[in-house]
Amino acid sequence: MSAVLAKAFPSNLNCPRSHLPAKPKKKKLVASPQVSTKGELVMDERDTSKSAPSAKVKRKRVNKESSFVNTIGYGDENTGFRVKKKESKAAVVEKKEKKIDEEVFDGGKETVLQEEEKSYLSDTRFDECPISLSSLKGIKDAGYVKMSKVQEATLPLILQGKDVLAKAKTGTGKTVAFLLPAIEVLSKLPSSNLGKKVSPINVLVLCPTRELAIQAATEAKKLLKYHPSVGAQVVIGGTRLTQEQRNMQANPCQILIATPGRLKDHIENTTGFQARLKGVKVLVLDEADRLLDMGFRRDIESIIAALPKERQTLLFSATVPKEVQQICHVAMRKDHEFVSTVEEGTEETHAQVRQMYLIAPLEKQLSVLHQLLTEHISQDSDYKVIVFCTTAMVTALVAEVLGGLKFKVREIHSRKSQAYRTRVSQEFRQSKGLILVSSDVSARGVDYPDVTLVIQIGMPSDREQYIHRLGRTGRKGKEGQGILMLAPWEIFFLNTVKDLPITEAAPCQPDPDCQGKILKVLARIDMRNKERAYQAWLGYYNSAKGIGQDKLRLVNLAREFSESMGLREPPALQRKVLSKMGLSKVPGFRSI
Ligand SMILES: Nc1ncnc2c1ncn2[C@@H]1O[C@H](COP(=O)(O)OP(=O)(O)OP(=O)(O)O)[C@@H](O)[C@H]1O
Repeated sequence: MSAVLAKAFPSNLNCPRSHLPAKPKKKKLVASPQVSTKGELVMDERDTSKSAPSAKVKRKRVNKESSFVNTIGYGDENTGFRVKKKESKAAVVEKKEKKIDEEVFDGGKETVLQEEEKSYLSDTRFDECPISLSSLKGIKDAGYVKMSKVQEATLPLILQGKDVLAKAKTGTGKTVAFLLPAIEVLSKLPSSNLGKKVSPINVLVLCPTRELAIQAATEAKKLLKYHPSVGAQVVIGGTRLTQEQRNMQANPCQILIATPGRLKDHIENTTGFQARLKGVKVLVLDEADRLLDMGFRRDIESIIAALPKERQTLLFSATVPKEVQQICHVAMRKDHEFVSTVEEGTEETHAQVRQMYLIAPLEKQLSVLHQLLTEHISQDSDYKVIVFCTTAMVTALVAEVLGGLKFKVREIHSRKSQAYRTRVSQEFRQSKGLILVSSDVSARGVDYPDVTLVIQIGMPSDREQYIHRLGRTGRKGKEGQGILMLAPWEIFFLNTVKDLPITEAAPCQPDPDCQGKILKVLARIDMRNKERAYQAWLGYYNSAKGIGQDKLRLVNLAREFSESMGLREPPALQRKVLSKMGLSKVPGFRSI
């Protein structure tokens, strides 16, 4: 058995008609039953906690230049497992251990995995790792048996106390990869902190969106199921600050999961909060590249200034551009490890996700979208589609049009209340046969199972956003499809993704009757919604690289957009709005 434990951890109008591939038949595999360790091995939580920080990491290759950690192994002396010595423990302890042992390793439970679902998993089982029994039980209840590759690659480093910058493809289990070792670090802290209601915050996880923060908290709660004295709480915008303050006072909160703006709010306005943050031992930046980009950077810097310097920092994302590697010192120690499970020279997207682009002028995009959706739904009754739009108000408009065309749709974006967003998000997670029209609030991290198609209308803000949005499908090794719909003047965006396997869709004409139906639906939509969409659209493209610089051209493109909503004249905008966008002196925009 010890040998097992020592094993290595290792500009035509195009529309994809015939290219929406039929679903291949799935081959079912039965995962090998868990090895029962009953009577042979006992895991000792105290032993584990002692050995884990010193776990010897055997890295066959950790090449900072190539940024690829190839294989990692645990030595058996560091696993936290030991061979049970005859009569070596008091009977009562033995009985207790045996009971937990039986609960964790009940053996023989059959987990059915689809063949493609194995690709993101490693060969290492969680029960081969130096983690506490309480965590193992939570993992088992969550249904996880084998570690994903990123979990296998990062766990030993994090348990050693290293700062880690990790890159792994979308939907491959990064959340557990940072939460599990963070919980292990926490569970080894002096027990005087545990169980206290107003305890120091020991693990701080920052997420760029509220949905992601809620999701990370749900995952944390699964892993904490058998850690009764440890609590995870969420603080996010759009909810009552006072309610969050009460929650953090009244319940254990050693793990805090937050969006940056709301966390700053608590730092500034919640009594005693700064003192609690002084207990932070592990800081996690989920979607690190997003949190370190200009939109969040200031907030992140001021949050980091409120944390102890002596801490461990973990940065995770599916995309880690060079600039992020250069600026990660803002958060991490110099000797941090960079772990990538995306081999150099391979794509950052999943091979099992078919990617296509199609070019359609703005006035045809809604009818092309109609056609794409109709075709996809006819091919897959279990369809689950996300349609990404450039801004919140454009999202609302597209959702209204699709609803008017009798598609089953939900919308989610920043202009909806948090309660509504949470409800829609939960509904979509559990549904089949539903289309979610979304702004970028769902672009990153959100884990909706079995999304069959992701459509992106209009160019994403950058290459990374394209990859993250596409990553809402093809999760956990499953198949998926992605379609990027661009206007002819957005074609230049394709240059930024030319290394990805994205091919042009086969040409086709949308159903001629459809345009008439769309115009009727558009005619029924409240003018204010069109005005809002127009203003938001203009704001987005005004600051878009490669478009916003040429203001005179922008006037014409904005006119095209307003025509695509069935308007003869572009809506007039408030003078102060135009001035804020730097467009007040540009001829062609109407102001009021
Ligand atoms: N070892 C595992 N075995 C099986 N399922 C797992 C395992 N680890 C995580 N999962 C599940 O895999 C799914 C994807 O995980 P997660 O959302 O953490 O991916 P991610 O890599 O963070 O994706 P993204 O880059 O989009 O944020 C989740 O449903 C999660 O519960």
